[in-house]
Amino acid sequence: MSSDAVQIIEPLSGPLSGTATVPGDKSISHRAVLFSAMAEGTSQLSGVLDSQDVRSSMSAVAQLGAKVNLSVQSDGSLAGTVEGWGAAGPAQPSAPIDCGNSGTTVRLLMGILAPWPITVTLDGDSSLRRRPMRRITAPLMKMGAKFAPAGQELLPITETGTPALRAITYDAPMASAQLKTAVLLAGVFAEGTTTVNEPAPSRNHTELMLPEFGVATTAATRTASVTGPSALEASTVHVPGDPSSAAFLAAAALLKPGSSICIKNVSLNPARIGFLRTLERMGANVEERHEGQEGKEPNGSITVSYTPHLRGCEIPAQHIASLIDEIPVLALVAAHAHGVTVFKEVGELRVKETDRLAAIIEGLGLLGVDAWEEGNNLLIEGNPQLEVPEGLVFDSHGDHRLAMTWALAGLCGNQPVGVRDFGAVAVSYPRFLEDIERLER
Ligand SMILES: O=C(O)C1=C[C@@H](OP(=O)(O)O)[C@@H](O)[C@H](O)C1
Ligand SMILES: C=C(OP(=O)(O)O)C(=O)O
Repeated sequence: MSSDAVQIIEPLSGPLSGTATVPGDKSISHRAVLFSAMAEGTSQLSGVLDSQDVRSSMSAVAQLGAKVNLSVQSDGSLAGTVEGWGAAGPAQPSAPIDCGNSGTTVRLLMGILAPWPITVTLDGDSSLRRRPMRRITAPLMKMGAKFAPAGQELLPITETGTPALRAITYDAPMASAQLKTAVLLAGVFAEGTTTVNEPAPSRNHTELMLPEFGVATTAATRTASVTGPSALEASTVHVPGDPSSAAFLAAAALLKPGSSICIKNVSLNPARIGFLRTLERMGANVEERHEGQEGKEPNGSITVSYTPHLRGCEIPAQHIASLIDEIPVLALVAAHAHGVTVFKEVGELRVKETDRLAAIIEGLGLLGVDAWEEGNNLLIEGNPQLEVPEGLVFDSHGDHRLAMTWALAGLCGNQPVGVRDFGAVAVSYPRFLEDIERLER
């Protein structure tokens, strides 16, 4: 996933204005594809994100016997049908499944495979091979699934499922929707009620979407349950726009003088828009308008205008999961604010596509901004007069969110910047640059 190519990003020639849409939500797209593959019958999907990560989920389920018939639409989204394996279960694949760069794909698959008597080797790219998997295999082993080598943290890992899964109540050690989802998806096929309790609320797309596929879930703050044995039936899903992608457009409008934009058709699921709450607390001109629902997912629009006087704030540990993927771009915004911003308990950043905690500190350091860690907290001392030094080259470390964050430093700043391996944006937002440039006045 990484290359040495450096892309030069030129400053925007004028402010951003007008309306934008962002591609489909990545988390919801993964779930739409994976749940359809598990279901009996043919599901209809639209608005699905066309990106490398979602393609990893699509090819994984195709290898397991689902019939994926999604094609690119005029707006760049994917739409079409997925015929699931349903009661027949996934087919024994003849080769290892390569989950590419996608943590969501491999971790959700571990739960999906747990109830079936097949043996599957799961693997990924060099980044995914560094990410922890025991957080998923540990609860699934309690349910009866087997992993080889037993207790291994890193991919490749070989899983053998069992139809005799046991329901469990699991107190998750971290707020992770991937962990919660893996356990709940296995729990659909276990006898009895499977419950996941979390230390802080994580995104709840699984709890919202499973009932659309005919599986009842119960959920409250920091807990979700499913009662098995049950089964998924085909459904229809339209995926709303990705708030994590919208966060980059919003940050661009906030930082580029004179800008004012409206981003339409975005998921406004409260578990995903912690970045809006944080921007409000920084004094940013942001407004959200709820306009309806896609399935059980609330959606609407976000309006953002340039804000010259941002101030630092503290983001408590309980809210971190609601903005976990937006911390790199929020850190860049905080670098332009007056005062110190503190992100509390962000140790999870160390185990994303790269060590995002170290990479944020490294990139802000290049900009001359003081950023440091204290325990698992990230602190940033902003500078409202921030100027981009000449000749900067940032390293994305092959991480899409970092590639977009450092590109914004160049787009909204006074100097061009280089971004090494900018191509990583294809993981979640292939048309990022075009979408920003389309808003240029
Ligand atoms: O469930 C999901 O779709 C995701 C959950 C989060 O990861 P964790 O479960 O590791 O917190 C997030 O960072 C990731 O981008 C997508
Ligand atoms: C962490 C991310 O994704 P994943 O865990 O699916 O690789 C992300 O998209 O920022």
